Amino acid sequence: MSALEVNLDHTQGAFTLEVSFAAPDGVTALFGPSGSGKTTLVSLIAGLRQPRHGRIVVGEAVLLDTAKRFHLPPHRRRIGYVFQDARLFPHMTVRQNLHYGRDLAPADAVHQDESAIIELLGIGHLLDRRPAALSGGETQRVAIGRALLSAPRLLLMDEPLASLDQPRRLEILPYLERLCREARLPIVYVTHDVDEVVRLADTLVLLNQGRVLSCAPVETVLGDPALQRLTGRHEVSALLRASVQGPPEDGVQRLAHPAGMMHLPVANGLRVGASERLHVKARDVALATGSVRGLSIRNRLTCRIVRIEPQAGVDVLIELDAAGQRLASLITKEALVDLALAPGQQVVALIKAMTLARASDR
Ligand SMILES: Nc1ncnc2c1ncn2[C@@H]1O[C@H](COP(=O)(O)OP(=O)(O)OP(=O)(O)O)[C@@H](O)[C@H]1O
Repeated sequence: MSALEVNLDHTQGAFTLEVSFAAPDGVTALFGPSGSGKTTLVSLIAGLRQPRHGRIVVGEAVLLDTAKRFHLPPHRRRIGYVFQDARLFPHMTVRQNLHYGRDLAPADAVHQDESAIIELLGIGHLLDRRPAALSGGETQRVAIGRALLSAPRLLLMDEPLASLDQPRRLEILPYLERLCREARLPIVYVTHDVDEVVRLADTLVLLNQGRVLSCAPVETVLGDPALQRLTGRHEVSALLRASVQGPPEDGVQRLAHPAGMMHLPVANGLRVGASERLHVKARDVALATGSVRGLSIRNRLTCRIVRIEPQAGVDVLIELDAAGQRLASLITKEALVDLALAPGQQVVALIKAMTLARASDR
């Protein structure tokens, strides 16, 4: 059964949104360029705008069905909404802001464990402060806590990191990762950052000019040329699945991939035997035609060239098959000629950088 079903037809000024998708449980990222309709879509789900026609179902609850003239008002939809700017009440302490969320929960809602949410978001030491005395990242964590305490059936997060600088983003991402992993409710997460999609989401809804270009597991959409067109060539990337081998040694975790052993620096060891997803950007993959000696790059996978696709400018995109998994490499046309690469040829992919992505079975 789908956790979220959305069918909407909406016009505002010259912009028309016509979307239809069904997302499974877990985290659904809404991804698309500026002006593609992401905020419009989440505000329609929240009930803050009224579509011309539409139907929205969360789990078994129908929130909107225009064919039956049924519109649940926003305050009865039980949706937690986290905005780009946190919108905390400035005159209330963090604790009072959280309790405001808790008091919105309907009497018959499943009781939310307040201390577990405070612990999850790492905001226990902030409870007596007012929003003016919080950093941007702390403010957003409190806003998420307030939304969770209202016992929502769906959590909507509209670019919660957009107003933060890079260090604050990196500080809050681990909290979001934990939340996305442990939350027992569907989450819709708006972003235009592929890194956030890969770290947080299970399903990706790709939006452009008010239309859904695709709705599929993140792994599938990452290889979709439509995503590449919307993000620009430098964002072409792939997810590799590898299994955790033993405890880390000197802070390096070994992961077995069918095309070769991978080595990943980690702060904490991963569960031995777990299947993890590793995000690899095409620009971080170099190629060699034979065995390589005297090179510091340790992550080397034996691959076969599937396709060579010239890009605008000096680059070519090489699509690779890594023991049945897709990988991409961005190299220069000059390198392509020098190495005399051709489809079907065996090469060694040298992976210069990769990050741990969200694993569906963690
Ligand atoms: N109240 C409104 N009236 C008329 N047009 C609007 C209104 N709000 C938004 N739009 C237009 O609707 C389109 C979609 O806007 P929306 O804010 O949903 O995009 P978005 O994908 O969230 O963009 P961004 O990533 O920049 O936040 C844009 O063309 C915008 O100019």
